[in-house]
Amino acid sequence: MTTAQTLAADGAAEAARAAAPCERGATVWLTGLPSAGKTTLAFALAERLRAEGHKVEVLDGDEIREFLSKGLGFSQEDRHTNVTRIGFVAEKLASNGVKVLAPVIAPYAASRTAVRDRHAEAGTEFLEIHVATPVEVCSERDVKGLYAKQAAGEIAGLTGVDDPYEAPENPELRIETQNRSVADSAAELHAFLTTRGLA
Ligand SMILES: Nc1ncnc2c1ncn2[C@@H]1O[C@H](COP(=O)(O)OS(=O)(=O)O)[C@@H](OP(=O)(O)O)[C@H]1O
Ligand SMILES: Nc1ncnc2c1ncn2[C@@H]1O[C@H](COP(=O)(O)OP(=O)(O)O)[C@@H](O)[C@H]1O
Repeated sequence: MTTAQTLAADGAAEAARAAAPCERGATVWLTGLPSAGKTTLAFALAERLRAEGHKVEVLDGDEIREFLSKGLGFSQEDRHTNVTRIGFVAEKLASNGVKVLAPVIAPYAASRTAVRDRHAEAGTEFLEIHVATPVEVCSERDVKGLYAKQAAGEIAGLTGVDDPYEAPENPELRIETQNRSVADSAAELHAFLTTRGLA
């Protein structure tokens, strides 16, 4: 970044911090295994934030793969492309005052870092939330039947089973969902945003 770009990003970040919670944009990225609870928590948080007057957009991995990332598969390269595309859109929205919730697996640390760096360069808030549900619990939930399909040999390359998941080392927040209600986990996430002046 040039000095002028760095100053602009610093200025944007400072102005954002001074704004009221409803006016402040941010990307809240929910990373975790399939069936961890990313989508459920994103929509629960979205509903509450909207009711409180925030502008909210959920960039759901499944939906994005039907449009923005149509044609991409689950190779390392395609997942990286998918995640960085979503990160690009998220930053644009967040820099215009939207709370962007991204329930997207994002299994590779380098992809998440690329998204974080893009936000930092623009002075846009980025929160990495690890929905840290253990694989044993996820495979029991198996919302879409993917764990069963993998076990039956019908699919391969399932994140956390026979494909990598690089768990975040320093996420802004790590959320447990096992033996807890959705309401409890969503309330923890909302409380965390409050501590950051975002809710
Ligand atoms: N092989 C494999 N591995 C992981 N996930 C798989 C796979 N095949 C299909 N799916 C389903 O794809 C959903 C969206 O994935 P994402 O775009 O979030 O994945 S990634 O970030 O690009 O890795 C993802 O949604 P969630 O279950 O909501 O996480 C999966 O249900
Ligand atoms: N505390 C919790 N937080 C989030 N989801 C939970 C929790 N407890 C149970 N669940 C259930 O786990 C499942 C998670 O599915 P989903 O949100 O689609 O996961 P993902 O988007 O990570 O693939 C849902 O059926 C949800 O009701």
